[in-house]
Amino acid sequence: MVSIDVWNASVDFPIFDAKSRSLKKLALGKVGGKIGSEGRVPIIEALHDITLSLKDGDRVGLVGHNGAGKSTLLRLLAGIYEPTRGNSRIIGKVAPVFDLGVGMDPEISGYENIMIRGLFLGMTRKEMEKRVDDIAEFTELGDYLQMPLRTYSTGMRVRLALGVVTSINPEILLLDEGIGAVDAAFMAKARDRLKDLVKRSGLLVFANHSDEFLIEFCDTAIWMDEGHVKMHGGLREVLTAYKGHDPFERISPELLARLGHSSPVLSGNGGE
Ligand SMILES: Nc1ncnc2c1ncn2[C@@H]1O[C@H](COP(=O)(O)OP(=O)(O)OP(=O)(O)O)[C@@H](O)[C@H]1O
Repeated sequence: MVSIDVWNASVDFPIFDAKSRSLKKLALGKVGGKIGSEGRVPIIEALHDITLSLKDGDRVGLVGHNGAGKSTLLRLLAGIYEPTRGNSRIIGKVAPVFDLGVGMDPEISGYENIMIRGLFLGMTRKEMEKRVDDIAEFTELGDYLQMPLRTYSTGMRVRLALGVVTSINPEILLLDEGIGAVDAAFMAKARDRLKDLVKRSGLLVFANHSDEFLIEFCDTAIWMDEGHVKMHGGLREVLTAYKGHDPFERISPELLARLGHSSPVLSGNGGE
């Protein structure tokens, strides 16, 4: 059984090259974690006293303004960052999908990149060999898959990366928002694969600014604010508090059709 537990965890970033005069200006800003400068080295407190318990089957949306701590929290949940204070325990294999391009090598072919990226996300070579034809077909890149990745356009790279990411079998899937940033036509095609990916993941945490994505893939949510968990509960309840209106009242007919009538998020408070 997979799970992630975090107890009173904080993550600080000491900034060794910050100038104190410009820091004052920053402290007046509205975004980002708290900047402390009591010591000799200024510190950005990106996460402050986080306590969370996530388990198998959880589908958690992560929302909050720029600099609220979403990406840092995802990295803490992935075990990439250790808490500066407090503790964390991760049980299960994590597939961190933070940047679609990470783990890609521009000098090797599309086919080779499929393998490398799959290994990076925790798959074995054998597992990837079984999937490579399916991924190749999904990308529609044809003979380009024999060419070095540096010859690809941005959109072509995204197709390749999405093909691989949606083919894995993650125990813990952590998605940062970049995944939504592809052109609408291809996203429509990738959506079904993403949905299947989420279905076979043990635990999902998905940082995203799009209501539609969150409503389709998540049933609970965490609202981050200045490094704190401001609210953790049912998706509808959290999104309504965060946005100041109920996004479930404005669901597009297309999304409604995709969700079907049985979706837990459409009844009550979003699956809680
Ligand atoms: N490597 C780092 N070094 C120093 N400060 C950092 C680092 N990473 C994040 N921060 C700071 O931590 C705070 C939280 O940043 P984080 O990237 O987690 O926010 P976010 O909610 O993901 O923001 P966004 O929606 O803009 O991506 C910010 O104040 C940011 O400046």
